[in-house]
Amino acid sequence: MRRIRVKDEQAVIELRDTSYSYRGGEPLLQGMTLQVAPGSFHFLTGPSGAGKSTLLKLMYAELQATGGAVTLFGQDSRVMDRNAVADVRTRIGVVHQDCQFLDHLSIADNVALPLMVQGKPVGSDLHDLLAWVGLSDRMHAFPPELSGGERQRAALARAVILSPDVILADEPTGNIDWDMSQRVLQLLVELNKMGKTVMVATHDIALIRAAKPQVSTRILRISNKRLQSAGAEL
Ligand SMILES: Nc1ncnc2c1ncn2[C@@H]1O[C@H](COP(=O)(O)OP(=O)(O)OP(=O)(O)O)[C@@H](O)[C@H]1O
Repeated sequence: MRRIRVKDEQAVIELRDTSYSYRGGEPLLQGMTLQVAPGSFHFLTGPSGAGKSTLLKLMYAELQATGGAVTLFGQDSRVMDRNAVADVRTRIGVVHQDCQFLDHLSIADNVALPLMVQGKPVGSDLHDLLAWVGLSDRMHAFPPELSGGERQRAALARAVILSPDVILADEPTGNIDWDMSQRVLQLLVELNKMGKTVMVATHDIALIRAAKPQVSTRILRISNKRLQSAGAEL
């Protein structure tokens, strides 16, 4: 499959005057213009229902903009064929808000699933990855047996198993305690220091503040259907 390379400094994700309305609904996001540079670390924040998850879905071509354009790795998502969407999905790892595990598969199999779907061998990398997120001793457990923090770390491992360039994480610290939130943040910071582009949607202002000494971040705030700010300050 032909992979389109991003030129140095070209945005990995770009929105140009992008809008989105759910079918039959009022416009939810309007006139959003944004460039996500390779290797950057973004927080996406805003009130519940503002459209954070929706914006992330536009960023991995789960949804198509109803106005304006979304460009992923230099390709306009409106004209991407199935192969191009599949390629983009291997380059963007997603941590879903509800983790989306298959409960009848072990944690090891859930984490390895993207490899299996791609027909790639499951090698020692899986063990290394589970060790990295601190779940070596839980790999044979099933999703309902995991704590919230363990689930979030397993979801992060699954998101990065294909070595994506970009990680989009939707409330990766929702419903977990502060110490575990710090551990998840640390993993995201480590990924960013490895050169990955990271985008985290969160309500958790304390988490954003905790990240500040560790990594250079850009904060995107959505309210009233628009990006109200894009900067370093809250
Ligand atoms: N599939 C859908 N069909 C119709 N409306 C939807 C759909 N998904 C989300 N919405 C609505 O769009 C709005 C934005 O939802 P979204 O999940 O993007 O917000 P959010 O900022 O991520 O919220 P939260 O912080 O509570 O997770 C909400 O009013 C939601 O009810």
